[in-house]
Amino acid sequence: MTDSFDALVIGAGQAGPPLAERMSQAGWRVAVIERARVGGTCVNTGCIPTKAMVASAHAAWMVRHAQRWGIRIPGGASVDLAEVLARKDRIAGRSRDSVEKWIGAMPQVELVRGHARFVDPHTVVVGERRLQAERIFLNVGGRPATFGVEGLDQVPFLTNASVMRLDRLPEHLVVVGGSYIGLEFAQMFRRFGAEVTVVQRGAQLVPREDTDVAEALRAMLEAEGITIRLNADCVRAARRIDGDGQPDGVSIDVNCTQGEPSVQGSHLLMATGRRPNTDDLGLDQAGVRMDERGYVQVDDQLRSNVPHIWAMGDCNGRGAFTHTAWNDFEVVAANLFDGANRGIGDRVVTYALYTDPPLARIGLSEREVRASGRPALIGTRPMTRVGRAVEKGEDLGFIKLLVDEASKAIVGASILGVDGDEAVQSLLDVMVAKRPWTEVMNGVRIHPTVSELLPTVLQAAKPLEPAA
Ligand SMILES: Cc1cc2nc3c(=O)[nH]c(=O)nc-3n(C[C@H](O)[C@H](O)[C@H](O)COP(=O)(O)OP(=O)(O)OC[C@H]3O[C@@H](n4cnc5c(N)ncnc54)[C@H](O)[C@@H]3O)c2cc1C
Ligand SMILES: NC(=O)c1ccc[n+]([C@@H]2O[C@H](COP(=O)([O-])OP(=O)(O)OC[C@H]3O[C@@H](n4cnc5c(N)ncnc54)[C@H](O)[C@@H]3O)[C@@H](O)[C@H]2O)c1
Repeated sequence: MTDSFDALVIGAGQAGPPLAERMSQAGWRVAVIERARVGGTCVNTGCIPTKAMVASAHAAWMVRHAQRWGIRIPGGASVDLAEVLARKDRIAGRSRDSVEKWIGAMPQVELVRGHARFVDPHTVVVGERRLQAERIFLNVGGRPATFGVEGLDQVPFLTNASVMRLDRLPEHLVVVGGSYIGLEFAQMFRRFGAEVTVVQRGAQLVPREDTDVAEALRAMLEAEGITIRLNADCVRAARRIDGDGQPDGVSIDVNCTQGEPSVQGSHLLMATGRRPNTDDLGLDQAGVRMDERGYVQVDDQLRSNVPHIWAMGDCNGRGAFTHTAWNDFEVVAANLFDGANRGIGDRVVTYALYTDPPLARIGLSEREVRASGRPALIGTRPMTRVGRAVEKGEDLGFIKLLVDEASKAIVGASILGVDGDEAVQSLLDVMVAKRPWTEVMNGVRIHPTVSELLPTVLQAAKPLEPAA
């Protein structure tokens, strides 16, 4: 027996539920299929729990350094990891519950629990059930990619999900992978009191970012007592054995040629990237094409090569953030229901890495501007010259803005600094509007804020000289 629907949505992450709501409002009968917890990565093991824990780590850091602000805390502070995790679970749990209630209240939408797998282009099986529909929307997200480290099958290791369920603070957390996931956890656990070593392949942290940004981040993290091992090209994991011959933590070989050849830790966190959940979806039965890394190949409107199958969110490889997954929903819904002809091609890339202070990014990096060969202007300012940062006592980092010399359009920015994640978005509208900054940045900004300095940095921008 096969159940027929107007649409199947596979995965209840960031894009699936709002799309199901639009379909429901249009009178469609929809099955939303979810094999784990609704809300997906962001709600359960990604943005929401990590940012809740980053907030606890920030509080620990503030208390520990309270004297800087003239505050004395007799007896100091200690971190109650169980309560940190309980707070995180309450926040994520509330968010998950509200997604569940939201889906439950959508007329004609059924939440089907289980793993979906295609058996033909219009039909998926979920347990004993066969579900078919005219249109199918994939929102299956991704999971940690933990391959590429020899010996990993012999040692216990943590991922972004399990590291947030630890029952005690690691003595020494070794983080393999020095990018977005790795650095957020590294700083957080250091601030909770663990010894932390970050092992990063290649010459810099966050390889997609400019070198000056990566170097500033490295200095900032090292100043907090985190050990950073770069150029760790021969990473190999093994169990550490104690004096009595018992397993006791992990030993990570980090480098074939330079420095100490191994790092001994009590816990290992793998933060070496993500892979899409497309390998167990039976996409071959539907004829859906993937690229060599397993991402569903989609056009600008997020249709796969099979015209009645769309892919939204992390699984299409066109964005790796909650806001890009949500924007995928907006594009698909506008085209289906509003007679629009929207695509994702015009999307201005913006995101933040939630170290403290955060690294906020929009548009092109300096490296990308240089590679494009276009004549450009660059304006920079250290956070020590941003009043708001100085008054807050959080003046690490810098602002860097890049402008197309001919059109005066802002083409990119990096703000490593307090409140940078909010300030960078004051550039978003002018970039989306593709207007010269000179036309729209004369508004009077609130003092004291980080963003009040952005017009000042732009006014002082100088030609971007060729790299030395
Ligand atoms: C540690 C961490 C921190 C992050 N922090 C941020 C941040 O601060 N800001 C930000 O913008 N982004 C952040 N991200 C990225 C963000 O979480 C993802 O980009 C976002 O969740 C992607 O949403 P999605 O809808 O594509 O997929 P997901 O949220 O992953 O949802 C996919 C869903 O599909 C389900 N599923 C998969 N296969 C099947 C199947 N065959 N059948 C049924 N169900 C299936 C899964 O169980 C899952 O619930 C973070 C990620 C991590 C890992
Ligand atoms: N604040 C945010 O928005 C946020 C936070 C966390 C994650 N995310 C999303 O999650 C995605 C995945 O993040 P990620 O940091 O896991 O992946 P990533 O692909 O950004 O970085 C993986 C890092 O691991 C390194 N690496 C890979 N193999 C290695 C090895 N064998 N030894 C040593 N180093 C190795 C790489 O050089 C790279 O620096 C990101 O693309 C991002 O979109 C977003």
